[in-house]
Amino acid sequence: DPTWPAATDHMEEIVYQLQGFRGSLFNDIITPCDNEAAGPGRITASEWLRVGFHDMAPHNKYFGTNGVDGSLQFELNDGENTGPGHATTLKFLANYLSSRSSLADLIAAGVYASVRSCGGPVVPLRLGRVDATEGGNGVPQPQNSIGTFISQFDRMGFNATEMIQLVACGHTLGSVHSPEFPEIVPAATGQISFDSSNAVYDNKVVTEYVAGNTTNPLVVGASIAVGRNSDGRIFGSDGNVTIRAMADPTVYRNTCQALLQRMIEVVPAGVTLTPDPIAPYAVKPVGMQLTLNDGAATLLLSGYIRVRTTELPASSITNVVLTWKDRNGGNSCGSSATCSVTATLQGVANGFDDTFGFFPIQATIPVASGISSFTLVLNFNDGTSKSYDNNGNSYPMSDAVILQKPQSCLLQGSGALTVSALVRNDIVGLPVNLGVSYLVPRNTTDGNPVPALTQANITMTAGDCVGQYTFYTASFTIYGGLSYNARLSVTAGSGATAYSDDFIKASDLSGTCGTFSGSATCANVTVSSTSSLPTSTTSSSTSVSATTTTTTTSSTAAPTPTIKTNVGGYVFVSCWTEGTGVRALSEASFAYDSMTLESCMANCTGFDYWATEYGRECYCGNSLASSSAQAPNGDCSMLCAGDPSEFCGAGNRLELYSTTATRTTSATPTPTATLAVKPTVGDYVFVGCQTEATSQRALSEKTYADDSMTLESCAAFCAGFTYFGTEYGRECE
Ligand code: HEM
Repeated sequence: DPTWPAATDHMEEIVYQLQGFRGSLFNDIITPCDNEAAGPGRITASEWLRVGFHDMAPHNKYFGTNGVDGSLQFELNDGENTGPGHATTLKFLANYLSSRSSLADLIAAGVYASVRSCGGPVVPLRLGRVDATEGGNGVPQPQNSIGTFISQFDRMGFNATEMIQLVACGHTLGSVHSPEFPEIVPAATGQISFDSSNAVYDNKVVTEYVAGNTTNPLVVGASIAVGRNSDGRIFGSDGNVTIRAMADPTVYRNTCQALLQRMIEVVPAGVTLTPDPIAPYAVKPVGMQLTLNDGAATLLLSGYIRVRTTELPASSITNVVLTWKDRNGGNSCGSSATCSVTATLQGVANGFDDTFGFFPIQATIPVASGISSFTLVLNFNDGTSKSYDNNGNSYPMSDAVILQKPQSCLLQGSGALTVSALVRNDIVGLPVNLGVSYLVPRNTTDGNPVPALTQANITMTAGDCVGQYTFYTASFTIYGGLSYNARLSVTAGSGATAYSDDFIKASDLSGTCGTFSGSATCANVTVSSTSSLPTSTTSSSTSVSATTTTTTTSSTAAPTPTIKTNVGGYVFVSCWTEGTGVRALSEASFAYDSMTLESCMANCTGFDYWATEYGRECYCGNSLASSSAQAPNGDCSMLCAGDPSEFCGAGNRLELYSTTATRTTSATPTPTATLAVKPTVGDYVFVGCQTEATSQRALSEKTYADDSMTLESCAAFCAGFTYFGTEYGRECE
């Protein structure tokens, strides 16, 4: 096993913990191999494998640019990546995008999963790919000459033999489709498969070619006359020597395993992959979390010990015993004789090649002694047992900083988030920050289906002291409608000596923040310097004045940025509300993810007023609607999407600026408004452009149609429903 925790732990769960208890469902739409999630004739597994190649193909080994870097998301309209399969694949993979699972690693994992789901070899998966911020180009096209193919594959790092092999390793799954390649597959035909088993990872694409009975449309048929028979020209480019060798199934399988691994390991210069491919842990703590119980006398340690049961039935394990060390590395745990807890099997999960059993942990730990690490023992039905100590390190578990879930909450609709954390009193002098890593749909005209991974850091404010801990809180609005996908971290201090409780799913929080009940006298904590604290080597012993008692905390944090009083030739007026039924500033509007005060001002050049709203909206005007009114400056608490050191209003709150110039009325310029997707309408946020359902309405509860249709009137008609949608200019459902 790797030493826990490892940077690859999250990806390990996505890739191996597929179905069943706590299953990632990563393989759902590629299982079975012939599943056609995006419609008839489109095998999803084949689309995933092709995405791996197309993301890699722009690589230039001489310049060290591109590779498997997720840049395909920016290349969907460049003419080299035709067909719907790339976008649908990226959209699915993006559900798993996070600060610990880059799109590029997910694309590589998609190659592993699609090949394995179709019965192919296990493609070893090293991790650590970094996502690109722009596209590249250079995907080979069927009409290219053989010389061009050879130099394109050389640029990617594959010689002429490997080119033949890699194409043969790809074109065993799926088909060529007539909508995208009408010169190759005539219109009425729909699609033609590369071989007679287009949903099995086998070498029929080779054997049928060698036997002369192939139907591969890139070898035979219409493609020849128009010079688009690329597979035929590639396979034949060395007199069929290489392709004949691959007619041996073992040679094919081993060659493809090695070459597909190389394909997904093509990365831009500067990206270092993990030295070893990931492998499932034999024993792994998952979802371990500390929570301070009401009254502040005990901590609850909860989570699961996941045991790989591939080689032994889960039922052969009697139980798992977790034994913890106290905060100072000793064996003190209050009145109980042993610091241990026993767990029995609760659920099972499986991957392509593995099964797992989950043993739930619920340990009550006295706050006075705390926890610093634990070890595990598996007891088997035959009386034997086996110990696990994380490669001699024990499994680290710090009680220094705790994200306190019961007093934290998230309203998934609006994205309104409040996080409470507990910081142990010996480190209470350190700055405490809430990190929110979240996804924002791009809503850009290029149709990029992958949301932008966005990070916000908010300073947390100290609240009440409860026993050995002090509460900290912060509030934030997760913009974009995907708040359930966000991940939260609380960090005290910075750099290598920071203490943190991180990567906690925002969707674990309930909609209302509970009250912490029971009081405890604020107390000092002394941590012995010899104890092996996992997240810090230099633990300080700052003392806290021990006077207050407490029951609850509800304060919210003030983010670090301050209001900018002057921006260019404009001065800050105040935080302002929208008008009733009209925009406060109605002459031009803009919305984008790189919003800053400066860019809004630039958009509104010539106007007397401009304002930012909801983090990423900008409005311009020469007068304010009479129904809009001044609001407390504190209401305008959202950070600008493009500059977290500035405020950009909030929901229904404008960060309002006014010109300092004296204008002559006749000089008022023409507004420059452009038609744009409205990111919010009242309490609703824009989700995306969706299709209707097959033979029924996507939204079927209530509909109307009217020539005066607006987003606002449809929203009003659908008030109370979770979704509304407008269609065909004048319909609402
Ligand atoms: C000279 C190099 C290559 C050319 C010209 C080429 C061309 C094509 C074309 C024209 C299609 C049909 C796409 C469609 O109609 O949807 C296709 C499909 C496919 N290609 Fe390639 N390809 C090349 C190399 C590769 C490589 C190296 C791999 C992977 C290792 C690969 C994997 C696939 C897969 C899996 C499909 C099926 C997609 C589906 O069924 O939707 N290709 N390729």
